[in-house]
Amino acid sequence: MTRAIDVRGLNKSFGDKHVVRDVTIAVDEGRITGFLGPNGSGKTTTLRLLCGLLTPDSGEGEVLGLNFRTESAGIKRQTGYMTQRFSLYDDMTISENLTFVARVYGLDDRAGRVDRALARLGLADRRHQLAGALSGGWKQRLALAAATLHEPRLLLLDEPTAGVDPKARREFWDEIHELAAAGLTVLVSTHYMDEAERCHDIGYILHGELIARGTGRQIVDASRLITFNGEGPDIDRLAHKLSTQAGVISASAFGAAVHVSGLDRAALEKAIQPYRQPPYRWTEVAPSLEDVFIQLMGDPRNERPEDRTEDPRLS
Ligand SMILES: Nc1ncnc2c1ncn2[C@@H]1O[C@H](COP(=O)(O)OP(=O)(O)OP(=O)(O)O)[C@@H](O)[C@H]1O
Repeated sequence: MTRAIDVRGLNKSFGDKHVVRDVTIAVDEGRITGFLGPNGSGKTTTLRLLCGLLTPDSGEGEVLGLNFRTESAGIKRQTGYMTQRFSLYDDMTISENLTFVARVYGLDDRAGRVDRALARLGLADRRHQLAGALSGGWKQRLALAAATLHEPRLLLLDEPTAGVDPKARREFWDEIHELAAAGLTVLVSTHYMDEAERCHDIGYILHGELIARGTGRQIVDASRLITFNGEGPDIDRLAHKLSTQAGVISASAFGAAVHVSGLDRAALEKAIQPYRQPPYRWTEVAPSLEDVFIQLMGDPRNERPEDRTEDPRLS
C-alpha cells in the first residue's frame, strides 16, 4: 500500500511553548486516521503542519509523495481542509457558496464540479437555500462539499461534527467512508468516542506527543487495562467511593452500571471486594477506548515533559 504520509521528528513551538514534540507518523493511502487528545494537546497544530499550513521547526518526510518542507505548495493544492468553525457565507445560497469557492481556487469546470458535489452530498434539492438557514448537520455537509470541490487526495477535518446531532454525525461519517473507499486519505480530530471507533486508525496526542497509535483494538490491547463492570443500587455513590481506592484509575457511572478500571488486578479486586455480594453483580469487560484514554491521561509517565522529575520510561 502507498504511504500518503510519512513524516518523522516533527516539532513546533509557539514562543517558548513546545506544542508538537517529535511526532513521527505514517499513514497509508485511503485510511481514516483519528486524532484524539485533550483540549490544547496539539491536534490542530499537527494537522496544519502535515498539510503545510504551518512551518515546522524540525522534521522530515513526505506527504503525498512530496517533501513536506520544501514542496508544501504542491501538498496544499491536493489537500482539503475543513476548519473547526463553519467558514462559508451565511447570506449566500449553497450553490453560490460552492461556486464562489470554485472561483477563488481557480478550478476548471466550475458548474460541473458544483453539480457533482451537490449530488454526492445530497444537497441538490437545497441548492437555493441560504447557508445561514441550514441546520448544523447540513452546514457541515456543505463545508465538506467545499473542502472536496477540488478533488483532493488528502482531507483534513478538524472536529468536523462538534455540536451536530447523532444522526447527522452518522451520515457525515458515512460520507467520509465513501470518500476513503474512493482513495482519499483522511485525518480527522475529534473528541467523540463513537467517531474514534469509526476511524481505521487512531493517534492519541497528549502534551504534543503522539503517545498511542494503531487501530482501536491495538490501542486497547496495548494498554493492559483491566475493567470491571458493576451493577447494583446507588451506583453514583459507589463510583465515587471506588474512585478514591488504591489501584483504581477510573470509576465512572454509566446509567445503572459502574466501570472500574486499573492496571493492577489484585488492587482492583481488593477495591471491589466489599461490594462483591448481592445485590451487586460484577463482570470483567473489555475496556473501552474512553477507559484507555482516561488511563493514558492520568499515567504519571505521560506527564507534561517539563513537569517530569526524571524520565520514568528509562526505569
Ligand atoms: N498560533 C498560535 N500561537 C500561539 N499558540 C498557539 C497557536 N496555535 C495553537 N497554540 C497553542 O498550542 C497548543 C496546542 O493547540 P492546538 O489547537 O493544536 O490543540 P488541540 O489539541 O487542537 O486543541 P482543541 O481540542 O482544543 O482544538 C495550545 O496550547 C494552543 O493555545
